[in-house]
Amino acid sequence: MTVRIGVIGAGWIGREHIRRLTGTVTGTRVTAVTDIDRSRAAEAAAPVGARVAADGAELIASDDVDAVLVTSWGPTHAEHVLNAITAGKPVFCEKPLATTVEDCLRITEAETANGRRLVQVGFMRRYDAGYRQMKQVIDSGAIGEPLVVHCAHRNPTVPESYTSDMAALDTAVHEVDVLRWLLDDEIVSAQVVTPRSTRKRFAHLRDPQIMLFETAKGVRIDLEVFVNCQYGYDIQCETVGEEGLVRLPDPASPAVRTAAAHSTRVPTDWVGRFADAFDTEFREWVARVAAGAEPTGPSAWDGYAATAITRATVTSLQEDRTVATDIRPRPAFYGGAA
Ligand SMILES: NC(=O)c1ccc[n+]([C@@H]2O[C@H](COP(=O)([O-])OP(=O)(O)OC[C@H]3O[C@@H](n4cnc5c(N)ncnc54)[C@H](O)[C@@H]3O)[C@@H](O)[C@H]2O)c1
Ligand SMILES: O[C@H]1[C@H](O)[C@@H](O)[C@H](O)[C@@H](O)[C@H]1O
Repeated sequence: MTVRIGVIGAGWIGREHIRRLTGTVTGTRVTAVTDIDRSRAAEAAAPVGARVAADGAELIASDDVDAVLVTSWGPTHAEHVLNAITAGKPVFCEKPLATTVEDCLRITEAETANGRRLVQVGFMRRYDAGYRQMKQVIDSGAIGEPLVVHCAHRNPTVPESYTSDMAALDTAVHEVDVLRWLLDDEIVSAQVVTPRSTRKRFAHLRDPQIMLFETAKGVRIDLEVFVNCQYGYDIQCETVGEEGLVRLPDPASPAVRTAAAHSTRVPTDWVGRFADAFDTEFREWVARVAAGAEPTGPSAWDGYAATAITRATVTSLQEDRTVATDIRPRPAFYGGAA
């Protein structure tokens, strides 16, 4: 079966994913595209032979769409995801699932009432080969019980529209998800510490920020978010356990020796750094949809937890205190005990 996909949002990542779904992933076709900027939708739709849908609601309801991909701005995600659940169609939503905790809970409640999982959230790091290797090492017990995790999430620059709260909501949200998965643990509190800011930023921005998280099992995580680091797109993660440590491998790149120097390349953006992870993420999602099976990737519950944790992180930045994340107990529908 060819899975016919409708795409809502034809911006940067929407176009990336359309290319991926039509050129890299097999068994799928993009049949409809919509964007509030109609010319953008038309530009993205024409090369792949898709039609331009009037809006998200029309696209979701139409017969030529088996599954929905949401790549519009974060605050619009909840409406499209809820419409897809009502229509009974699988929906892949780029992060964040929704920008408020309340909207995330509306989605988990609607999905639970629907009775089967339809939602997958675009936390692609779970599909990165390096993170998967780290998880195998941790799960094997080779480094003993995890105690401390050191992370860095660096972007070369960000546009003026990027605000201080986005360091948590837009950027650290990736670590929040991947660490919950890596450690099989929940994040119970968040604290932000701000060193002096770089001069190479827009004046309104606090950058870098250091985020400190504690998990239910007592693991401590420190995360440096630095979105104007200048030198490249750099993702670091090291987990220290009772008997050793495991470090996220840097992406493979040739080692060059010239002019008395030894160098390897650092990626410049998320597109290149996580290209393989995005491919794997969509291959696995499309295979599940084609089989009529529930998705196995990050769930609406994971989306809810990530938003609750990053919202607590923003509160810490604003109020200069440690903030409890207050994640609800995981319901049985999402694999919880109760
Ligand atoms: N997984 C990742 O690493 C990753 C990377 C980049 C972006 N993202 C996420 O993807 C989403 C989009 O990011 P982007 O960088 O492509 O942004 P963008 O601004 O380039 O594109 C968003 C597009 O959505 C359109 N849009 C907004 N509201 C809409 C609506 N209601 N219906 C239809 N179209 C609408 C806009 O006109 C725009 O073309 C964000 O949620 C972002 O956090 C994830
Ligand atoms: O939306 C992007 C994307 O999620 C990237 O993976 C992250 O590194 C950026 O900081 C963020 O702005």
